[in-house]
Amino acid sequence: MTRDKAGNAYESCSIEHGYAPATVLAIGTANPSSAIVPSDEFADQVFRVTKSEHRLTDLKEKLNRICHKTGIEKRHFQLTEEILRAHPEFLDSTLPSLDARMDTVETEVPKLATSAAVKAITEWGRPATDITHLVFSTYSACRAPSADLHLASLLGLRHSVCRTILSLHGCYGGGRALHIAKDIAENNHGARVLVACSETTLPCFSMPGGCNLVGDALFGDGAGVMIVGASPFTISERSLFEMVSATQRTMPGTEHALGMQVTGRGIDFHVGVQVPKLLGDNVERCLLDALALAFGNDDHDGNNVTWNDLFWAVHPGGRPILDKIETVLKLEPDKLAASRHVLREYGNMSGATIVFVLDELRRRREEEADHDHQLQEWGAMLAFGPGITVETMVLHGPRNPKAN
Ligand SMILES: CC(C)(COP(=O)(O)OP(=O)(O)OC[C@H]1O[C@@H](n2cnc3c(N)ncnc32)[C@H](O)[C@@H]1OP(=O)(O)O)[C@@H](O)C(=O)NCCC(=O)NCCSC(=O)CC(=O)O
Repeated sequence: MTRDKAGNAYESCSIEHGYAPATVLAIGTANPSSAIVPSDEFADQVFRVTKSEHRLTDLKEKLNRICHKTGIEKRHFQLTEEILRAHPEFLDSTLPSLDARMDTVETEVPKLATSAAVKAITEWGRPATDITHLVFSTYSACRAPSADLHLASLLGLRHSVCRTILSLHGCYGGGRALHIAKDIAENNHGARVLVACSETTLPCFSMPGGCNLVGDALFGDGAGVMIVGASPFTISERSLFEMVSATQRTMPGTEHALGMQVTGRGIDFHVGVQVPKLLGDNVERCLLDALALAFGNDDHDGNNVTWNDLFWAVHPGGRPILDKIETVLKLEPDKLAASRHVLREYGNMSGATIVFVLDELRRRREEEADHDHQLQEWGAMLAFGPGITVETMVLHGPRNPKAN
């Protein structure tokens, strides 16, 4: 709960003005099972399959060093040695490989999303044909029609479903898709929006090279799906998180810090060394924007917000980012536990990661409720990516997650 300087609790605008915010009604996640690679074996595997073991020993040692510092234990990948054997061009940067990579992801990205969507739809308890809108985010959408249409067909959605695809939003894709779903649900009576984020590193894989080592050590594959709607709810629908306010902020002059580029060889990415500091410098501003929108409070000096009174869903872009946010906001160590858990178990799955964090957060909240712990009612979600762009949401979670 947010308080003013005198410790008085704020009422949410939903309560004051009869406004009913959109809510997350169900969550499902999925990862490919084709390859699960522990971080301490990753450098050995990459250098073995690319036959670089004896040529680039310094680079291999560096990748090993980086992998040990990521805070990641393992990651899931769609790319297997079998696929690499079938596509030698993936390892030869002088040959075009984008088409072959897109042929593979064209089926794999929607398939992975379908696995996550089936779980979400089952939890939701209504037929897939009740979905009215679909918002799909992936950095692998380089063709049209794209993964959104394939997913709609695989799930048997109605032909009248309104589809939107977000491409190359990177790690803020999940936050952006959720923000759009909120706007749709609150402005279309009875709308039920399926938000799908499905990411695979297959378009990015290349021979080990200096500039991509950090990305190689961080990114993994996964899909996250959420169903979003606003009141009126059916009897089977349960609110996991109300999305009270959503804001986006771009940090001026940081365009070059983070980026992705589609080339004939696939997708290159750039992760600048300054990213954790930039996020640390800007996170409070982003949070205050979202809180002001949620609570109608124009006092931006930050003194009225007790960050430890909130629950947190932060995109785990990397361990130093979580460390920086924890330090700047003076968060207690367990506040980012859901984010650290997802980073440890799956790595950074770009736009899909925030869905995993919300899923882990609700699981933890349900466990805490089972143990009669007092749950935090208000929370903050942060997702960021190229721009640098930050999507921030104020969330409201039920005090008893299993009762509503
Ligand atoms: C790479 C790390 C695991 C290294 O951990 P530490 O920083 O604690 O360790 P360290 O300082 O000893 O660094 C180990 C080695 O990594 C190098 N190093 C660190 N950060 C680097 C970077 N961004 N680019 C290139 N090299 C980098 C250091 O120079 C050092 O090299 P040497 O050993 O030779 O001295 C971590 O910094 C990390 O997770 N960084 C990524 C954070 C980030 O920006 N994430 C955003 C992802 S993008 C995202 O989430 C959004 C999106 O993509 O859309």
